[in-house]
Amino acid sequence: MTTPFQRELEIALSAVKQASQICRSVQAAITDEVLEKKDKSPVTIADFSSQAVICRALNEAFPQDPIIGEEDAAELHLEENHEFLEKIVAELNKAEIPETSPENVCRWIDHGGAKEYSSRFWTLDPIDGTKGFLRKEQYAVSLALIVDGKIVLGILGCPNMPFPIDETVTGTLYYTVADQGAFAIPLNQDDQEQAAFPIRVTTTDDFSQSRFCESVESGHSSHGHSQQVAEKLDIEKEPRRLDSQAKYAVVAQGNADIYMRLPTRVGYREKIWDHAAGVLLVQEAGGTVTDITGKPLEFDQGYELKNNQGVIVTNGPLHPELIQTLGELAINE
Ligand SMILES: Nc1ncnc2c1ncn2[C@@H]1O[C@H](COP(=O)(O)O)[C@@H](OP(=O)(O)O)[C@H]1O
Ligand SMILES: [Mg+2]
Ligand SMILES: [Mg+2]
Ligand SMILES: [Mg+2]
Repeated sequence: MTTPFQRELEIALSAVKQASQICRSVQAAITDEVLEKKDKSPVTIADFSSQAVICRALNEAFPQDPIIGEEDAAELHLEENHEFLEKIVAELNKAEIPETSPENVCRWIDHGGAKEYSSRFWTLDPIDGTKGFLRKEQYAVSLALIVDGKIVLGILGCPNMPFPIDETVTGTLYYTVADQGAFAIPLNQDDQEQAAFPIRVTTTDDFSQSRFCESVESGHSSHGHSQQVAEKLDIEKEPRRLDSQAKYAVVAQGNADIYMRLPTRVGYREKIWDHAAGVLLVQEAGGTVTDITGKPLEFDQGYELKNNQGVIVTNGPLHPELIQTLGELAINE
């Protein structure tokens, strides 16, 4: 008997795994190979390689499915970036990706260029936490499938995350399918099915015993506001700061109880690829995710969470009081 989305899961897991391994190999060799995007944020050979590999695999298996991905190949067509493109091609050749050529690489990347909502689509962040990647800290390859506005499948490839039950193993692949639970497998394990380890959030309802995590980058989430919340709720433990959706994984596997993402400026809208896979992972591990006002995140609004502000993730029991406190401190205005 086949379970729902089994084929999607197999294809997506193998694509994310391959992309994560390419990212690892680029990270091991990284020097100063960074392009600056229009919004001044960085993008690397690994971001583009990861998007190319995953879009190629999805396009082959599910040609009808649009992909809302973070990157596009516009910059790569510029003559001044010719060498940069050649380096991406070289990475894909090294990984033995068939039919690799500069034209195909750009085509695959641009296959992830959908922007609009549709009844079935994938969303991809080829490297979430590019700044963490550049610091050789945490980052995640993030892929999710959304059907009728609901996240039904999510995968996070976290090449620098210790495996939850064996910290000597570095590199964890997290996956979840709606109503089927949340799991971790070692990124290097070949027999993924056998090694699947179910993950679960904590059960504490005591803020004084709880730990929260947040972005390393204070430009992505307000450290000042989270400090205020922590003081008001008597959270004593130091926050754990890490980049990327690895924060969702940390809550999902019970290493922290809360993840706060508090807006740093009016008008910024969270991008769906920064959250979709992480949200389902935490929900399937028993936790709760809303925006800072307590509203569910809406994944049927195109590439942004247009109707939401910030994100709050908890183990569940801590959620209502945390949302209430954000309101009392007027952080949600
Ligand atoms: N002002 C802002 N507020 C919230 N998120 C922001 C932001 N500016 C950029 N980001 C997003 O923050 C993501 C990283 O999150 P984190 O700080 O949790 O690691 C970035 O993803 P990329 O690294 O994929 O570009 C980017 O999309
Ligand atoms: Mg980026
Ligand atoms: Mg991102
Ligand atoms: Mg990214």
